[in-house]
Amino acid sequence: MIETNVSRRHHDTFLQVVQSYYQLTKPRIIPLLLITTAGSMWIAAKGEVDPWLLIITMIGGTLAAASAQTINCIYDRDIDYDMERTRHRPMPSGKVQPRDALIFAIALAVLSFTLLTVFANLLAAFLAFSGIIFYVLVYTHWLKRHSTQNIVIGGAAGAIPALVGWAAVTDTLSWAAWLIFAIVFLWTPPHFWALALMIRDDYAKVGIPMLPVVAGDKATVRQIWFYTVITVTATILLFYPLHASGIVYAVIALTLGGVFVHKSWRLLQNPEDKTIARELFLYSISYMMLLCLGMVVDSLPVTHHLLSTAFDYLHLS
Ligand code: HEM
Ligand SMILES: CC(C)=CCC/C(C)=C/CC/C(C)=C/COP(=O)(O)OP(=O)(O)O
Repeated sequence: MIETNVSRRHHDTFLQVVQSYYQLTKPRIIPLLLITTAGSMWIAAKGEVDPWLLIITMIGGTLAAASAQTINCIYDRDIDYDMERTRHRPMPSGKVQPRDALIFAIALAVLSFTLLTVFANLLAAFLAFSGIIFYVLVYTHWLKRHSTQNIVIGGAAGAIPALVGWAAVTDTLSWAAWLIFAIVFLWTPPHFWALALMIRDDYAKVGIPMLPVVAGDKATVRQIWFYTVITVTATILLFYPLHASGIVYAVIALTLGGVFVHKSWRLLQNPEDKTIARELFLYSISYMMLLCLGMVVDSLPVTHHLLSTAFDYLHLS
């Protein structure tokens, strides 16, 4: 009986430790980063992705993003303690020591680099690694606490997984790869500033110069509107003039984009309305997810087959 209790206590503790390390990686954001990688891989492979390469790239990308987020958690543990939303993270709540977290982050980065180098290629490995460096040095260290443009420039880190996906398939980067990078890059300001409008006070409290804190709601919604419109415009360029994606993607991109622009316009009309800001933030996530799924579906051979059958039918009738 005593033995059972003791072993259960050990078991619980181990699970809690695993859970703390898991939380350090900010796991809820990683699936969307992977979906952008997948969208890029499918276009690059013209609809026929090697499943083995897909799995390797997903694991390598996950490890790199997890490493980057863990280092961010170490660096930001002071402000994370002061903000309501982040107070319970493993670092500010003392569940993990900075030294242990750093060892964990380095191990993740080394694993990611090795895996991608051995089973994908050096370019993909290097890009994933540069994502970590950029997120940690440029965003977390240099910009986050010092510039209102922190998430515009720093957002480039979040767009790197799209390049990783393309590089894993082709071992090179093309215009289309850079365009998908640009789409995620331009999408980041509406995604984040919509949220920042809702939690402005938290950022103000710790002196982080997020745009709504420094420039106010009106200036922020104008910027959100601007970036929404150019994001949607950029998505169309993949269809025309690049011809990297087809008509199915174009219809999906225009439909999703129409809703994105509409929600952003409503926010522009009501800069202080937190409900609209929240709607836009939530929609931004669905938007990116569905847009990338649209890239995948459009590229599939079965889609091409169905389309040509439909065209033949229309032509004959
Ligand atoms: C500098 C760029 C970015 C900043 C500052 C940022 C910031 C944030 C913040 C503060 C949250 C709320 C998280 C929470 O409540 O703990 C969030 C949520 C989220 N972000 Fe971003 N984000 C950025 C870029 C991205 C990128 C590039 C992606 C993926 C492509 C992404 C995907 C998500 C997702 C999926 C959520 C929802 C997570 C959940 O369900 O709680 N973000 N973002
Ligand atoms: C290829 C590769 C490794 C890319 C890395 C991409 C990456 C980790 C993007 C994350 C973007 C993001 C969610 C930032 C949160 O910022 P924050 O730290 O300001 O959020 P917080 O306020 O919740 O701490």
